[in-house]
Amino acid sequence: MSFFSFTIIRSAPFRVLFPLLLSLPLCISVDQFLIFLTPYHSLISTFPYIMLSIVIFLSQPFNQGATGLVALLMVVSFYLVQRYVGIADLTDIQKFAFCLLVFALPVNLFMIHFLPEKRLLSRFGINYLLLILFQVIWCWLLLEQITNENVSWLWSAYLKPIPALSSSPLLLIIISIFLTLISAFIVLFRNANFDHTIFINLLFSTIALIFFDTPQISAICFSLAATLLLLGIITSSHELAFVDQLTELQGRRALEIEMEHINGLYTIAMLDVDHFKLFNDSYGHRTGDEVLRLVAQIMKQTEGNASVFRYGGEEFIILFKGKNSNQCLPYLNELRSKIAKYDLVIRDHYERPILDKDAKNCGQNGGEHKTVNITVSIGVADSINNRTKLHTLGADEVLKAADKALYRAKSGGRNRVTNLRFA
Ligand SMILES: Nc1nc2c(ncn2[C@@H]2O[C@H](COP(=O)(O)OP(=O)(O)OP(=O)(O)O)[C@@H](O)[C@H]2O)c(=O)[nH]1
Repeated sequence: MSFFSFTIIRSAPFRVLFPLLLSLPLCISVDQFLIFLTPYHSLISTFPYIMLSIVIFLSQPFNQGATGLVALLMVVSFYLVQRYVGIADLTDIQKFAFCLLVFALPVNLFMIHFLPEKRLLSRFGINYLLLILFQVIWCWLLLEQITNENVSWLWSAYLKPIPALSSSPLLLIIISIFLTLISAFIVLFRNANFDHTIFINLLFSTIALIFFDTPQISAICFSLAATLLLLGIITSSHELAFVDQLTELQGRRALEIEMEHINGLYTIAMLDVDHFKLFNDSYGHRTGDEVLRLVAQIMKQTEGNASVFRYGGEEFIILFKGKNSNQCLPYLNELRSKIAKYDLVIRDHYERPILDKDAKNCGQNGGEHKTVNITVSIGVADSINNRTKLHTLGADEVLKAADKALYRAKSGGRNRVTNLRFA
């Protein structure tokens, strides 16, 4: 999968639109779905258990606790639906149990957005699970106590369905849709990995609620949600392995893979922020991080079909395929000068993050906004062997040559691009 398509998959609009588009054919032609799936009846009823169990199992080693919590909630809900309320001719008590479940599921799913600690086996994860257990026991005790007569009044008072729309109570549908919409906004504005898993499950449980009368609908919706959860775990793990979390550039692992397969004519440029240690010491590590993010943003705009990687620390790599180093120099000089010209506003003491203790230049009395400029040095080398004039150098040699060129750029005074042809 190319980095471009991966960036799209991680984007907030995609994370909202894709599940919506997937759910659309289901909503429009639910009957066709059923006809198609009838032969697979028993598989469909067990599929959510299989998929959700895999998700729960993978969530801990893959450090995706929130997804694990979501999957756990979904598996319990699916069991309850299948076991107690997914049957025809419900009694009033069963209808009441159904209402408790379809109220509790979206509310509990939604709460995960705001859990401060998202690991499954953490204090918050365990407290959350205890809360779910408490709700299950409370509901069970309640259901043991009440009789059909106790709850029959609820249908006409609060839990009236609108038959033309759905057999489920309108109030519960509204709550579920409302929480799903807010969840979509949270994905759009925050887009943390766990946010979209919550959104997906809210969306599909809402669809199951709306079409609850349709046979197998909960199995279909829970299957789709579980499949997307699993895909979510896989893409998040891919992201952790290949994307640098600070700059959101491709990371060193992605570069190594690229280097393993690269051949022919190409140019590697190694970029290093000048006097970055001094910058960190003067303005703090957090401000240093902001600078790295900024440099990454500007690097992403490099022309010439460049691929940009964070190599480590304040070093970056720019790869130009199909070009020799002379052809890349204009793009690299433009990049260097763009970074040098960028006026970086250093925020004053009160706006700066509290943790930024290591900064020496924080004004004790609030200080003023200060504008600084940073520069970068760039070493360039290509895969052309100077002796044979053929592009036969291996990636390791070109990387070493770019490193050597960078060293020369630094010792030559910094804020410059130095081209080195391997000899
Ligand atoms: N803020 C921040 N600093 C980092 C990060 N990674 C590495 N650094 C810092 O980058 C600095 C690199 O310093 P040096 O390698 O000594 O080089 P320099 O100060 O940039 O000097 P020259 O390269 O010679 O111009 C060190 O202080 C590291 O702590 C990071 O992710 N964030």
